[in-house]
Order: sequence, then C-alpha cells, then structure tokens
Amino acid sequence: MSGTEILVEMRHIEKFYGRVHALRDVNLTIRKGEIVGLLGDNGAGKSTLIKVLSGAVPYTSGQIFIKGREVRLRSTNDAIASGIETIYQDSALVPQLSIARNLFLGRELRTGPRFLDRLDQERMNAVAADLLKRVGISKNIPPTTPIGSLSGGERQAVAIARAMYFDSDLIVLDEPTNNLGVAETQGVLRFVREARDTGHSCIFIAHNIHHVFQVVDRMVVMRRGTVVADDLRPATSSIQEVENVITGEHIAA
Ligand SMILES: Nc1ncnc2c1ncn2[C@@H]1O[C@H](COP(=O)(O)OP(=O)(O)OP(=O)(O)O)[C@@H](O)[C@H]1O
Repeated sequence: MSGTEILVEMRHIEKFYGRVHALRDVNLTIRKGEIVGLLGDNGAGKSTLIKVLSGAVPYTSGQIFIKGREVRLRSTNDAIASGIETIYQDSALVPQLSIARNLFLGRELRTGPRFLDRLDQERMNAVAADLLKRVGISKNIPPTTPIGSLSGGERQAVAIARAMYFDSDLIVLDEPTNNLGVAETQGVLRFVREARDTGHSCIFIAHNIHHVFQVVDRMVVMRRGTVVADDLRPATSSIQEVENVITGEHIAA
C-alpha cells in the first residue's frame, strides 16, 4: 500500500530544449511504496520529465528533493546514488552477457585480495538464480543464459530484479509494456506490483491506459509540458474520464 512518507518531490521544474519549452512549472510528489502512472499525448513532456528524474537530461530550473533533502541530479549516476533506477525500453542490458552479469553490470561482485581480485561469478550466479525465482522467471532459465535469448518481458523482469536487488527507492520505467504480448505484459505488471509490495516506489509511462489501470495507485496526466491532473485513481475515475483529461475534452465539456 502507498504510505504517506514523501520519497521524491519535484518543485517548479522548467525545461527548455533551445526554444522548446518542454516542462512548464512541473510539480510532482511520489510517496514511498506508490505506483504512479504518467499519462499524456505525444509530446506532452512525459519522457522529458522522467529523464530529468533519472539524471539523463539537465533541467533548466526548479528543485528536486529526495526524502526531504534537496539533490542536484546531473547524471544518471547521481540519480542512482540517490536511489533512483531507470529502466528504459531497451532495458539497457547487454545481449551477449549472461543474466547474472547483466544484473551486476557496473556493480560486479568481486572476490580475492585487492589487486588480485576477480569476478565472483559463483556468487553472482547464486544471487541471480534467487532473484529469477523471486520475479517468477526461473523456470528452466539458468542465470548463465545470455540476455539475448530472453523475450522482451523477461528482459524487463531482469531489469526490474536488478533495481530491486540494489534496493533502489524509486524504479522509473519508460513504457515497460511497449511491444510486449499479453502474457508478457501481465508478467511485467506483476513485477511492478512485486516491487511495490517490497517497499519500492514506481513511476511509469504507459500509452495503454488499460495497463495503467491494472496496476497504478495514482495517475498523473501531462499536457503541453504541464501537469494537468495528479490525483486520478482507478478506484474513483473511469477510463473515459482519464482519457478526457489526457485530450483536454473535460475542459470543453
Ligand atoms: N532532445 C530534444 N530536443 C528538442 N526538443 C525535444 C527534445 N526531446 C523532446 N523535445 C520536445 O519536447 C517536447 C516534449 O517531448 P517528450 O518526448 O518529453 O514528450 P512525451 O510526452 O514523452 O511524448 P511521446 O509520448 O511522444 O514520447 C516535445 O515538443 C518534443 O518535441
């Protein structure tokens, strides 16, 4: 369940790409253990917003607070150090490397004395096997399997498992169900719930509003660079109502 403790707070965020005003006075709060769906038409500013939050794109002005402390996110490493892990559509995994190596990419476990150390392949494989079991894709898939032979949904699962293992507070997903089949989509939505149930917060962009409704606690809608609604909930709003907010038809009505 979503608590009341505030994890991330973005205040008055502005972003210009040259003369394009992509984010206009964006305010967004994400609580601990909350799944937030980010919705909006093409060009509304969703990708820019999550890129700002993941340190991939610099913001022009505004403030970001994490657990009450102001942070300046200048790179994805800054964001990771602040507990924000982003999973992009391509999952940023290396197809030739095994599941285990991908899980520990850039943060490999090592063994042996300093200077003579080597990768602790055995321990990485054991941790990976355990994580695969936890996210439910362990069936006949050993941790030594190259990522390249997994399906799109399974790759998303590995990326989410990585964020869970490194205990990121916030998992940012860029269209996690894009290009996935029905069963795979259900799998990814299950991982998102599992991440939430183990205390992580998630924010994700999804174009398919039906997927969003199945999993989110709250929906935030952007239009032309601004947040136009930030407290729509599947329990109290219909899909039609949310669609009207996305297109702006609720204003005309
Ligand atoms: N690198 C860039 N340089 C210049 N303008 C950009 C850049 N990236 C995005 N924009 C512009 O910023 C605005 C917001 O784009 P953004 O990609 O954040 O929207 P979006 O809601 O994610 O859209 P989509 O659903 O189509 O991905 C758009 O007008 C877009 O053309």
